[in-house]
Amino acid sequence: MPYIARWGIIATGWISEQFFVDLLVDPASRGVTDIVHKPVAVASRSLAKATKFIADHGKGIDGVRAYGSYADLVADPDVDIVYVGTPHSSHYEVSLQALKAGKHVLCEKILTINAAQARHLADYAKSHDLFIMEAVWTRFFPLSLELRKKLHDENAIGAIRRVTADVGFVAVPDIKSRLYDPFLAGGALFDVGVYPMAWIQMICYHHPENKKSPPSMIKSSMVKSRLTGVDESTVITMVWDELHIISVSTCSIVVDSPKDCAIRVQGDRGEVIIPSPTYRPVKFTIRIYGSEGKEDDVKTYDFPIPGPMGFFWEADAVARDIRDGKIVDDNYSIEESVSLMERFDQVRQENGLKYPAEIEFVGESDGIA
Ligand SMILES: NC(=O)C1=CN([C@@H]2O[C@H](COP(=O)(O)OP(=O)(O)OC[C@H]3O[C@@H](n4cnc5c(N)ncnc54)[C@H](OP(=O)(O)O)[C@@H]3O)[C@@H](O)[C@H]2O)C=CC1
Ligand SMILES: O=C1OC[C@@H](O)[C@H](O)[C@H]1O
Repeated sequence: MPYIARWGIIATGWISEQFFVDLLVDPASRGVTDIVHKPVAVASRSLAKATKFIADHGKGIDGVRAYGSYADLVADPDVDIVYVGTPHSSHYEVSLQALKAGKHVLCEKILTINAAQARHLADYAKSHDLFIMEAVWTRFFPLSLELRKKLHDENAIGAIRRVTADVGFVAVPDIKSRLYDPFLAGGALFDVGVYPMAWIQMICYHHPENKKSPPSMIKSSMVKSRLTGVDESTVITMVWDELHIISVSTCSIVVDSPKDCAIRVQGDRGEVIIPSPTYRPVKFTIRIYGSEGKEDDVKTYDFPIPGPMGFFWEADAVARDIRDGKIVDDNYSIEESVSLMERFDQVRQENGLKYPAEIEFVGESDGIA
């Protein structure tokens, strides 16, 4: 019998819609038979919004309960896992609220505003035997797993020497949008900076020869919005001493990623090119450099996504972890999220990017009603 993962969805914005719809995709369509996802509840700060969300997206499924408060959803005994789809500014409070109610948590990126908040969530979850993970979906794509195999196990391009990874899009500068509002922890680094960083982590940090060593050097630069002071573009350079690799991560909410090459991994025998979107790629190309007058050998690997978006792969991983009694995911541990938050703290400090004190706080809170 497949394991049934019972999800409660917090917030009714764009990402919650995408995630919810992906949960409803028949797992067999991606070759999964050991897991079934069952959304059992949706919460909004407004009952009318939660009810409409279920009516709009839950056609054909019965018994999904609508709640007009996040507190009511986390109190629902039928919910096993809470998915947090609120803006960055409330990830800490809402995730803590769910953990305190005894629920496992999958929280959207970016996990928290600072490392102290992330540490608190990680420690609370661990001491209460609860699962928590930051929802960086790209890490769970079959494409990502296959690329890691090719680079790490098959040494496909030889010794890796440089990784450059970019993500960018043009957002409308609007003080009220979550991308620009400092009170919602807007800015490029927190909205999309996790993606190039995820590629660099997958390729460098998780390289078997790196032995999970942190980068030996991190330097960063930012250009901030003249409108609200959040970062519009951020560049982070890192050196991975164990591997002798330099990596450059770039992110922006004012310019697009290069379409044909958002991520480039260069080795001493060849290179890998991954076209955008950085967060949802569907193919990569491996070019092996020709030697002694021979032409390069170029091969493209396609990974079509069998469904609307592809959030289901991370959901499958979470469901399996919970089924198996694991509180930390092997592919993306909460400790790795905490260490990335430490890195982002450093980057923000280097560049003087501060968020309002009310969202940087760490400590007890009653959560969000
Ligand atoms: N993995 C991915 O590919 C993506 C991830 N994201 C992440 O998802 C999260 C939400 O983004 P997105 O769905 O685009 O945002 P939206 O603005 O579309 O939705 C956010 C929802 O959060 C709830 N909410 C709670 N507090 C607030 C508040 N103070 N202001 C506004 N909304 C609030 C609202 O739901 P309600 O009124 O029902 O309570 C709102 O609809 C972010 O962390 C973002 O980084 C976003 C896009 C893609
Ligand atoms: O995670 C994301 O990926 C896609 C972007 O458009 C969005 O703003 C971001 O939150």
